[in-house]
Amino acid sequence: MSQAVGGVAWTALAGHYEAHGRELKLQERFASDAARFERFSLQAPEVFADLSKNLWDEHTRRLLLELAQEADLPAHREALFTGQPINSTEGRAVLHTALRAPRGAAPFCDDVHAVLDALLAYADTVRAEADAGRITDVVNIGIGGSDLGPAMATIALQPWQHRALRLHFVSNVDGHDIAPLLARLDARKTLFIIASKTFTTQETMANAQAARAWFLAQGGVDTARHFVGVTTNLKAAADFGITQTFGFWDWVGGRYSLWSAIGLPLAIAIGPQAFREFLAGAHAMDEHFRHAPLAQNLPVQLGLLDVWYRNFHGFASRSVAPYHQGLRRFAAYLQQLEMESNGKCVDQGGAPLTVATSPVVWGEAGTNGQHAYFQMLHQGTDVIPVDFIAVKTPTHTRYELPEAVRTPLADQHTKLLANCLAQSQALMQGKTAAEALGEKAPTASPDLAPEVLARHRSFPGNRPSTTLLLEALTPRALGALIALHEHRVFTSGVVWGINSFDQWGVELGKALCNQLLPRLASGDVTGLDASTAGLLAKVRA
Ligand SMILES: O=P(O)(O)OC[C@H]1O[C@](O)(CO)[C@@H](O)[C@@H]1O
Repeated sequence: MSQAVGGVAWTALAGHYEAHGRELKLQERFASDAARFERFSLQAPEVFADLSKNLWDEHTRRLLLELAQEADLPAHREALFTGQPINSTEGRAVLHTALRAPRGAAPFCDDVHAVLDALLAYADTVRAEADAGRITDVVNIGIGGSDLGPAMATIALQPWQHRALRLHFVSNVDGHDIAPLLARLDARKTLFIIASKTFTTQETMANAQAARAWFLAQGGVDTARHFVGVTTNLKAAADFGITQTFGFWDWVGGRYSLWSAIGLPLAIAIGPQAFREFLAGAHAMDEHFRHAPLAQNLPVQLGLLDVWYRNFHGFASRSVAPYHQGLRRFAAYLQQLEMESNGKCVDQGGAPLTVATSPVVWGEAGTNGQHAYFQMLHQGTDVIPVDFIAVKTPTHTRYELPEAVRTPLADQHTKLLANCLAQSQALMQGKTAAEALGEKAPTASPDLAPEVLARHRSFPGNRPSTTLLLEALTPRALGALIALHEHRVFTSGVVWGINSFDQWGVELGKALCNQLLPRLASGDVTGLDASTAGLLAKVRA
């Protein structure tokens, strides 16, 4: 168990929570402290954070910082950056930070930059083919970290995307994913990227075989030009018949691999220069995480707040609400990053944990979420901290659109920002029944007592949120935003004393699936539990 769990600071935090934390009233704190916003906001590279609408005070923050020291966070952080084998169950270093470090600045940088240079030169070739009208569609076939990161980032940076290229991401073993796509592609103008760290993943291999069968059936000839592999398993890629392959290393975890050759679809979409900017943004956040004092360190503060909410307030989930349509896949990406990393129930030494770990992370782009589940955030019985992500300047100005639409689009951005600020304000402020009673209800039923209606129209308030503000969603800012979250997850993982870099929890289902596959063909249910046997018989009937 981490020395921090149950240690001096942990015990002090538990006492502090009972005495002050549970009852902390945000509005009272703002009323009594004119400097609360300044005191609890931080500027990190590319990301400004308003942490003032969180259920904490200076005392909480001081104790949380002590907790980080007790957990030996600075030493663990150094072990991460210097390539110590901190993924103990797999005996591996964890060096995604080296993938975005300048030449000469991190372990393995010669290998990293050799692959990066080759990858970006290849991306340029594909872009030139697109300019010439010879390639129109790029299909990335991968799943988990070989899909979520590149897909999320490619969508986020769409304003930077090559205008003659369409990017597609196929992940699910369900043929409903790839079939409609294949039905509208032209084999002569399509490039398939087969992305898999292991090159053994069932879903990816099945989709890769389907893509190759379709390509050949369409009369495709030059397989070498139309299929490229990205993997650490060069031999398996060669056995599949792929001649052009970009490699990476076992010290790159799947969910941290976007910065490696797994970023190829993004590099093709936005081009080498923007991809280097993306890496530079992440590196700037790495430097901040590595060198800023803990008290001014944004990933550290966010990770500690996560511990405060999960273990002391007992909040089981956190919602993320990016007010940018380009970040509509950000929550899905974070789910793998955080829940695959920190969804663990034993510590580094294998001892059962006595405290809760990863919260459920979920969300949608604003304002869409407001018209779906925000009702529950405002009036539901559970308190769910929300991370708002706001972007000051829109980048849809990069599209060639008539002048007549520019003003309305600029107005829409103002509306977007107003919505974002209003939601965190509403969550904090709430509304008492007395306040609701004083208002004229728009759809008041004549049969309902005004006091009853007022109770329905009141809001508990005092619901915590963080707002992260970017100047614009540029490649650089996106790189910094993602790295911020990687280090935040690392921080809470260190406090809990867990291995944030393995994922044994996905193995059992995979193994049982492999055992069931032949039974689905044969119908043999011998030795199966009654439920699985019954379902198997039903799906075969
Ligand atoms: O890149 P690969 O080896 O195909 O793995 C895909 C994903 O599968 C997992 O191993 C488990 O879901 C992830 O960690 C990984 O990102």
